[in-house]
Amino acid sequence: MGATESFTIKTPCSSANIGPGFDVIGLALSMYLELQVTIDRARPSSAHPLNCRITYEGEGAGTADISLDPEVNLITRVALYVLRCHDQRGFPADTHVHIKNPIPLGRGLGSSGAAVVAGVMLGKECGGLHHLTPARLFDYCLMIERHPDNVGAALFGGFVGTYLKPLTPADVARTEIPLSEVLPAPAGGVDTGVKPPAPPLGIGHHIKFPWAPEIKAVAIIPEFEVPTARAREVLPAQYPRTDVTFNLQRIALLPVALGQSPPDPELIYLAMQDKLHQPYRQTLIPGLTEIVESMTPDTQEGLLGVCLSGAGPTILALATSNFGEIAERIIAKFTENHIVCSWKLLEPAEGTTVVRA
Ligand SMILES: Nc1ncnc2c1ncn2[C@@H]1O[C@H](COP(=O)(O)OP(=O)(O)O)[C@@H](O)[C@H]1O
Ligand SMILES: N[C@@H](CCOP(=O)(O)O)C(=O)O
Repeated sequence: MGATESFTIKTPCSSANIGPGFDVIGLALSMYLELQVTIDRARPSSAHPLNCRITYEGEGAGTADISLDPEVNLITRVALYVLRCHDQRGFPADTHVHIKNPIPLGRGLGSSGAAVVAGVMLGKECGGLHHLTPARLFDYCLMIERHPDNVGAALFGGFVGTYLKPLTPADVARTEIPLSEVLPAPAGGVDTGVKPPAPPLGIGHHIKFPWAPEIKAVAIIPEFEVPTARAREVLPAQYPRTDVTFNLQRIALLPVALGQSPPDPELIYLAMQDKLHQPYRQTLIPGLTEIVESMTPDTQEGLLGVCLSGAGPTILALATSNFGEIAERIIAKFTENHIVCSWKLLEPAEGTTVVRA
């Protein structure tokens, strides 16, 4: 290998929950966060903090959401977490990470999940940590993004069910370590030398479900953001038993219904209903309940079902045809609430890849 290395990490966006699968189901979709990385290992050090220079193009460029400081930027901060768990304090000299991000921030399309997965992979590649298997990388992701649906889809690709193994009380304590201790807040460039807590082994698991090839995803993306943390705060701590049973009945149907070819619109529409998160998030997303209830396969040809994408505010419509018409009808509902939207036609995507030049 020469002194200069370059590689590209590509991670898909994702839509979590798909109706009833709150914190369980994830679907990787065909819009990709890309990291173009070059490392000049021949240089003894670099002029940049932690040997890392970040450049960025795409969503959120130039805003406070996206820092170019490697200790603050979510992607490089996660990579540093992985490196420091392996006694490497910074990036190899001289690392340049160019981030290309088309995934809108805070819209329910898994931008943070993609950033975490790409960051974990960046740590692995920069540190030469070849022993880290995809399953172990999933553990690292789960120390940072605590719900497994987005990171599971972004890492493994496709339509996935994710679950956490029952942890020992000691491991529960370790996964409940405040995020600030896993990802130390910037210390003004001063390295405290503290080794962060490594994740317990085998926290997260996933299973891939089939996906009928006819089904595509129409994402209707409002121009306002709903931070996922805020959309989780509005959820209750306890639920009526009837609502839990309602979701259990539908989650038993969903993976089968979306895997069957040709798709059965009535079954899919039924399987995408939810009572655990969407009704509560209505307070943050004007018109949500009406949008989800306004169209059925009987009233819109080609439609299979409508749900909130992740924590919102994006709406995901699954369909086999008439994609533009479906998007325009949902956009019209948002317009009634003075909300401007764009839309994209997406397809299931493969998981995170690393391609070396
Ligand atoms: N490519 C990225 N680079 C750096 N930070 C990112 C990137 N993508 C997302 N983030 C961080 O994640 C935040 C959005 O996370 P979140 O509220 O969970 O929304 P989402 O539903 O898009 O995942 C952004 O405000 C930003 O701080
Ligand atoms: N299960 C989570 C999914 C959040 O997804 P995001 O794309 O909005 O980050 C939830 O519903 O809170």
